[in-house]
Amino acid sequence: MALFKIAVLEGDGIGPEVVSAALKVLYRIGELAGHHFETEKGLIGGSAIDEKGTPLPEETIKLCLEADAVLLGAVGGPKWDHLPTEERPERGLLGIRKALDLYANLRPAKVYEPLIEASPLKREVVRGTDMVVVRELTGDVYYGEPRGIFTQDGKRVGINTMRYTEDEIRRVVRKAFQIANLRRKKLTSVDKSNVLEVSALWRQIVEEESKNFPEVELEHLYVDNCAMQIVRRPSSFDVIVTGNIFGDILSDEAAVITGSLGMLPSASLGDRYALYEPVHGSAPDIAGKGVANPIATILSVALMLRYSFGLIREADLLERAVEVTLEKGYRTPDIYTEGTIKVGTEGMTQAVIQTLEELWS
Ligand SMILES: NC(=O)c1ccc[n+]([C@@H]2O[C@H](COP(=O)([O-])OP(=O)(O)OC[C@H]3O[C@@H](n4cnc5c(N)ncnc54)[C@H](O)[C@@H]3O)[C@@H](O)[C@H]2O)c1
Ligand SMILES: CC(C)[C@H](C(=O)O)[C@@H](O)C(=O)O
Ligand SMILES: [Mg+2]
Repeated sequence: MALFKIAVLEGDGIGPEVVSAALKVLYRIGELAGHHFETEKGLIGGSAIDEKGTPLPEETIKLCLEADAVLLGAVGGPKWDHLPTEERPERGLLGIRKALDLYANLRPAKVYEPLIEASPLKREVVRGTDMVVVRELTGDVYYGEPRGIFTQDGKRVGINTMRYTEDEIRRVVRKAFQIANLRRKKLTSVDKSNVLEVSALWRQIVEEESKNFPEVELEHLYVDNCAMQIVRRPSSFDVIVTGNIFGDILSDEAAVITGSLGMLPSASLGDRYALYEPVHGSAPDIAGKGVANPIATILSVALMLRYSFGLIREADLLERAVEVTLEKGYRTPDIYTEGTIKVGTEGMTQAVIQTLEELWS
């Protein structure tokens, strides 16, 4: 029996609700497949501030460094919105990404045929959409120095610094080429090189790396144009690679094409560690109501099974179980359309588990 150690960081808002749902699914897979998933919880975000006075306690970092993989819910919420930026729950998330050097954030956005009605776009536009946004996750304006609010000539000035080194760009671009090579062999690199020097360097490095992947078709788009093309022709994208801030924005945009932000999983990968989390946040507007869509987190567990544990069959079956559950008509409120079966977080979780059991036998 294989043993896998998972650090579980539930976070805030709907974080604990969707993580608990995904863990139920994971434990059931463990029973069916004969694996032991050992989980240990750590504090992060607002709940860590409340209990430990910091959004990322040292013991949480230690727990993650010792685990085979990390599963995270979401951080943040109105309770902590009054705090200065550098003390907010979100800093816990940035801190753990940096501490584990998770430089490549994979955000697959796939349109499931049964959800085509839930997309705000026309069905003929979204049909067949299956893309992965590869977002650089440990650089850019998120981490660049100097940063802060300063006083200059008696007036306040806010400063953040967009900064990327050649090596930081190269490693994530290479990963994106490798992923594209295993998929439909098309890579779209997104930048703002008509204005930003950081982006001009980004584009140079993408061009250099493309020589190592001659079979991958390369396209460059400016980020503003890309934002438009994602809603105009989403199915034409295969892999998108971009920096931290552009990737943050474009992946939420890609999410809505699939029907809901509650559908999008992610894998944050470094050379040694990996963390899995839904793309969405703590959704304070629905927290505690039992209606959050757990699919993004359940699909994040599927990514964990595939990338961290090499359990390909289990990952495939779980992804298929989600699809079949949607085919059966189960919907949380965010993806509900007339004529389907409205369920809450628990109802969706049980429906996925039941489908999984059916597919297993
Ligand atoms: N990775 C993270 O931890 C993460 C990501 C994004 C935002 N945040 C934080 O979360 C807080 C709220 O941010 P926000 O409101 O801008 O973004 P959000 O992603 O939390 O919510 C945006 C909208 O999507 C809906 N939504 C999100 N996840 C859903 C789900 N699983 N099921 C159904 N509906 C869902 C919400 O109800 C809301 O209407 C902020 O503090 C923000 O910083 C954290
Ligand atoms: C909460 C915030 C720090 C985070 C980010 O900007 O990376 C979130 O929006 C995300 O997409 O994971
Ligand atoms: Mg985001």
